[in-house]
Amino acid sequence: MHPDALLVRDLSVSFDGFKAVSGVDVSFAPGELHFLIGPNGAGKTTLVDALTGLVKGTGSASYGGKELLGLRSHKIVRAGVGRTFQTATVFDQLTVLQNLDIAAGLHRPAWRLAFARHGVPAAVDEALEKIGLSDLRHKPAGVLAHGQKQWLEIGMLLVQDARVMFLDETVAGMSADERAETGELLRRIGRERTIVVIEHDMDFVRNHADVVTVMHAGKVLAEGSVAEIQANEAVQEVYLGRTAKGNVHA
Ligand SMILES: Nc1ncnc2c1ncn2[C@@H]1O[C@H](COP(=O)(O)OP(=O)(O)OP(=O)(O)O)[C@@H](O)[C@H]1O
Repeated sequence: MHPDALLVRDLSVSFDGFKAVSGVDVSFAPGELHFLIGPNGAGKTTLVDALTGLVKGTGSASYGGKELLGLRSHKIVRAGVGRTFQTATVFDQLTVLQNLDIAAGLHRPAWRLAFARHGVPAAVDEALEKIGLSDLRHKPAGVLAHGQKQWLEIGMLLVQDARVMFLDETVAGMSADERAETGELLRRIGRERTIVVIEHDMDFVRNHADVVTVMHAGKVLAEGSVAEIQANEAVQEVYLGRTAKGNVHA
């Protein structure tokens, strides 16, 4: 087991008695692209919600010697665990740079935010470079293409120094070129970070996953490489009944 892994043990989340996540054991380690797949309603987002403090979970989730369950979401961000959402949450009226600066400010004491700073923090510059938006830094985020907005969100996690990033359907709605660029971006930033991607696009999973965890009905159904998951009969059964196209057999 990687010493810097996020270890999830026996995690459950209930909504009025309905178990959306049920006894999940999973580990997310740095240096590999880990994909979370499963049919609609499998519990993927709820799992991530619990790990990022948006819903209450039972069990445990330890990272860097800290128990994440029970922490408020801003404390989880400070512990180095961040996420994106299915719909981009950038401020459209603010520039790319301002969006990154605000995200960077989450780690800055409030009194320092009150003072005008000179220059752009190195972390912001680096993030702009990594996400390929350096030339668009002064454009309002609202004019960015869909893919670029998602990259900006990833940049916001970079400047927060998120060591663990949960990305929710990042490539949904992206063009083929944007998908390929996103794959490369994740590969680059994932070398020393833990990247977990919730994804329905099986081509993207096949092209980029090192590890795949398949969820179904709130539980982990299978875990392994893409080849192992494709060969898994339980996985085939779950997907065969659901999607005729774009599934793990395609
Ligand atoms: N706040 C909530 N209150 C009640 N039920 C919820 C709530 N959030 C999620 N659920 C239910 O929990 C189950 C898991 O939902 P979740 O969104 O985690 O699945 P998912 O695997 O992320 O699905 P998708 O791929 O469609 O996003 C679903 O049955 C959903 O209806």
